[in-house]
Amino acid sequence: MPDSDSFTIEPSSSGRMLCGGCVPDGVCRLGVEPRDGMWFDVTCPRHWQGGPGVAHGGWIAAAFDDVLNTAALRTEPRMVTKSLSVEYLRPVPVDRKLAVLARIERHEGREWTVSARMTLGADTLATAHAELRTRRPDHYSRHEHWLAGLPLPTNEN
Ligand SMILES: CCCCCCCCCCCCCCCC(=O)SCCNC(=O)CCNC(=O)[C@H](O)C(C)(C)COP(=O)(O)OP(=O)(O)OC[C@H]1O[C@@H](n2cnc3c(N)ncnc32)[C@H](O)[C@@H]1OP(=O)(O)O
Repeated sequence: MPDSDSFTIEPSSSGRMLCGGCVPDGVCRLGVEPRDGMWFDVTCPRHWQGGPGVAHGGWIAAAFDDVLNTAALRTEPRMVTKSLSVEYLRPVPVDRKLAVLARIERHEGREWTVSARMTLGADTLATAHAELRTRRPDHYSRHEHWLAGLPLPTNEN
């Protein structure tokens, strides 16, 4: 069985660094593309529409999660999100290229505080703040051990 804790983000066949679910497609299915420095281009695919022509709030949170971790991954190859808060300031249009600027507010040991702003032109559509952690070396094996110790599901639950 492969060692889950040896997992690292590797370039896909397209050369783009992607998380596991997107590797087979070779593109980020959330529509996040790193630009220069801490800038990212993000476009909400229409299938993430939550209302007519506007993004589902879950997509906005997921895009921020991806951007904030990618920003920290430039320094540290193993990250997880501990908390994420989003302020939804204006509806976010689908199929429009938006800009996101990330910022590392604080990094001490395993602890990271990060923030980001999503804009269209001069307008801020949403902001995010997150606490990230450098993943402990046994993060995934601890998870598997805990899961293996749970009772098997029955037809009643
Ligand atoms: C140039 C480069 C470009 C790169 C281009 C990349 C492109 C591609 C980018 C894609 C980027 C997407 C990135 C998404 C990133 C997420 O979204 S990660 C998924 C969401 N987050 C999670 O699943 C984390 C779940 N939470 C946790 O595992 C834990 O709460 C935390 C966050 C690790 C806790 O951290 P902590 O506060 O430092 O506390 P810690 O002392 O580690 O643990 C506290 C307690 O939590 C529990 N715990 C912690 N860890 C575990 C564990 N693994 N198993 C079980 N229990 C645990 C334990 O009860 C522990 O208490 P003890 O029993 O040890 O006393």
